[in-house]
Amino acid sequence: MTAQLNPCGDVAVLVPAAGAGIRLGPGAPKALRPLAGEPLLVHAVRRIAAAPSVHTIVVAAPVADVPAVRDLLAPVAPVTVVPGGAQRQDSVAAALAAVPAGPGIVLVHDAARALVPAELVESVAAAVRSGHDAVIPVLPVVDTVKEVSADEVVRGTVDRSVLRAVQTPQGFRRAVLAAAHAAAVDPLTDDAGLVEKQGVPVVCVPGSEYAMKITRPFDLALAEHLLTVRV
Ligand SMILES: Nc1ccn([C@@H]2O[C@H](COP(=O)(O)OP(=O)(O)OP(=O)(O)O)[C@@H](O)[C@H]2O)c(=O)n1
Ligand SMILES: C[C@](O)(CO)[C@H](O)COP(=O)(O)O
Repeated sequence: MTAQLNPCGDVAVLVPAAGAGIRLGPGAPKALRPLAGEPLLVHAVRRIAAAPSVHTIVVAAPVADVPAVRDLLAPVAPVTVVPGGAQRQDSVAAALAAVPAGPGIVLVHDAARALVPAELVESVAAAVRSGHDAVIPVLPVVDTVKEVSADEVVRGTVDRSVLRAVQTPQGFRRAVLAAAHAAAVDPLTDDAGLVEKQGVPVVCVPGSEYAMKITRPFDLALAEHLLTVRV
């Protein structure tokens, strides 16, 4: 069944999904690889579409797969699909350009974070709505972190109490994200990083372990397991 988006919602979600998935190993583009029988992208879009504030979803797909991705997502939710670019930043910029007039809040969410809870989409959007220009979901760093030299000799132990592991969806006031992308020079894989370069404060909210990024084969196996123990 196709989820209906909210025509009164104030949130557009951009889903960069045009990456190759090199670290996952050989195969189809990562967003199209199966997780419990459905492509990662289908899981991600279904969860985003379940968030009540979402007005628009724009997916940046691998260029060769744009027609197939449109067909794939048509039964899931009303989604605009655009060709992605060579870098994640290019894919986000292409998706941003396709957002219609209306939504004042833009979230950027990796297709690779396929198990994102709809509640996290809402909590990031709510933090932007409350007045923050830029909001990122984060988790504490659980491992001891060492700084090392090029030859892997430890230089020191980093104070992890001031470190955070950053997830998506990252949320922005629309004009702030547009300005950051317009000013971008060097490619970054993190939209908040572009906004930081503009001197805009970026605020952290609690992330979710379910918003883990499926990067390596272990992550895919973990996500498969999570789907067997949690709907
Ligand atoms: N040119 C690119 C590169 C990445 N992405 C997307 O950005 C998200 C985060 O990227 P990552 O998980 O690092 O994916 P890949 O770039 O595909 O991974 P790898 O570096 O292992 O190839 C993913 O949903 C990916 O599809 C994108 O839309 N366009
Ligand atoms: C945006 C991001 O998911 C934040 O953690 C991340 O920067 C993108 O992935 P990559 O592994 O850095 O390409």
